[in-house]
Amino acid sequence: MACEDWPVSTELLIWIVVVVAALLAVALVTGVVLSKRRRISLTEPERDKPVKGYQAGAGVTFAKPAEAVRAADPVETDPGPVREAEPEVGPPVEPPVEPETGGKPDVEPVRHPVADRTEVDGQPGVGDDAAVPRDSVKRGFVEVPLPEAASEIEEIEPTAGRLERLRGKLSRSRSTLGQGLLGLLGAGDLDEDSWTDVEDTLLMADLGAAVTDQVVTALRAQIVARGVRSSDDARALLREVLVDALHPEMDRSVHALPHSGKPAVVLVVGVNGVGKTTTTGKLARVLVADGRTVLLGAADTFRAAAAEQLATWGSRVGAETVRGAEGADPASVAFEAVKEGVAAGVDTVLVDTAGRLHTKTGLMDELGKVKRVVEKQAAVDEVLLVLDATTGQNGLTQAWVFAEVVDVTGIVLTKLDGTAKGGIVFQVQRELGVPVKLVGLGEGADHLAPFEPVAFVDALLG
Ligand SMILES: Nc1nc2c(ncn2[C@@H]2O[C@H](COP(=O)(O)OP(=O)(O)OP(=O)(O)O)[C@@H](O)[C@H]2O)c(=O)[nH]1
Repeated sequence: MACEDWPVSTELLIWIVVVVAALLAVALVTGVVLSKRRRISLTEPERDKPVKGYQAGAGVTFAKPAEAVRAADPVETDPGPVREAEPEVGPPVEPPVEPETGGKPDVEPVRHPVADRTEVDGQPGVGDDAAVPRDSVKRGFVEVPLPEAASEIEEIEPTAGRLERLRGKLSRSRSTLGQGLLGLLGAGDLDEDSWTDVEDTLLMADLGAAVTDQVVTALRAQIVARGVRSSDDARALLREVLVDALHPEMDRSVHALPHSGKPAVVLVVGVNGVGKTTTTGKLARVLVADGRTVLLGAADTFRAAAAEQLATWGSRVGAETVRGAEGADPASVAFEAVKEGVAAGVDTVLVDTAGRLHTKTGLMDELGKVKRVVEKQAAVDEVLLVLDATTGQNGLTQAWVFAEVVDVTGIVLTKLDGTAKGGIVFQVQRELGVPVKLVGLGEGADHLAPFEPVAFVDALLG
């Protein structure tokens, strides 16, 4: 193609090419410079990160919010680069981005915490102010095993006044037994039908025939003798009669204090599922709260989880648990626990036993053996029979079997929070002649209360 066909001369064409080339060169240089600037600005917030952390760590300066804002100025007053820097994985950042540094290797020294150190005058510093060599190896994330939560000793609610504090847990018994009786007695002169209703209310609440008879007889006699007229009078009388039926004079202390240079030994017995393990754990808490040292023996070897469960309870209050293999001889575990308790000089050894045997002979053999072997080490001071309050008459039958097998010295009535039949307390004591010493009022770790007749009756009457 001939040049003369073009409207411009060759010379002009050359000039145009030169100018375009020059423009391209300028654009390229500008691009490179801008790109470099962007990369540097990306590191600035990273450099600022320790400043942020420092500010937070020095929480004492928080009282001066104006200073805190000033300290954050490099970040706050330079929003452009900061905003660009935030999405570290965004397109402008070249991979790979190191998670612990968040930047590229060529800017590492700038972001090193040394930038925040105060030893700029060349003086050596200590602690946070100590110099960090710029070429020191940077630390990445290190897996540091945290202390097990279980090794932390929990705070334990004071044991005094627990029954008052947990009285709300007896609301089911209160609304049937307490309110029912108050409604009947407060209505004024009672006819025979009303007395029958009083009787039924007591029986329905599991007080049993003997205690019901005793309570109704006392109420009938006193209502006339005292000339009870108002509902307040009726309430006061009812309170007195019910407290009386609970035999407040019985010794309800748990014999769990060391003597003769040896720990007290407490056996916790009962059929499976009534709450033995839970009660043993709660009791350990009560003792620890009282300043006692406790060792637990997991002699319920029929259920592997029971030993695990008990060990968990123990670790929460810093008590050790001696356990055997699943299916091991419960007596040998109990023996070992007491032996270790004596050697360690603890105040109390609590032994959780198995109640899985349904034949009386088997139960007798096992519990008898546990007691015998334990007594080779130290005397058994307390045998606490755990009964589930929701099982009513069935619980009472179990109680009889255990009472024949071992010398039960105290009763723990569990799950009173889940029943309207709190009257079982009256009946159990009457039938066995053994005091209810503790009551379980919930699944919470501190839902075990010393049984106090007056507080119990007050909770029932509301
Ligand atoms: N609501 C309520 N639940 C309770 C109470 N005491 C124990 N429990 C619950 O009853 C269930 C059985 O308790 P455990 O302590 O395992 O019973 P156990 O008698 O040791 O049972 P085995 O180990 O099988 O013999 C658990 O879910 C406990 O949380 C209580 O006072 N109130």
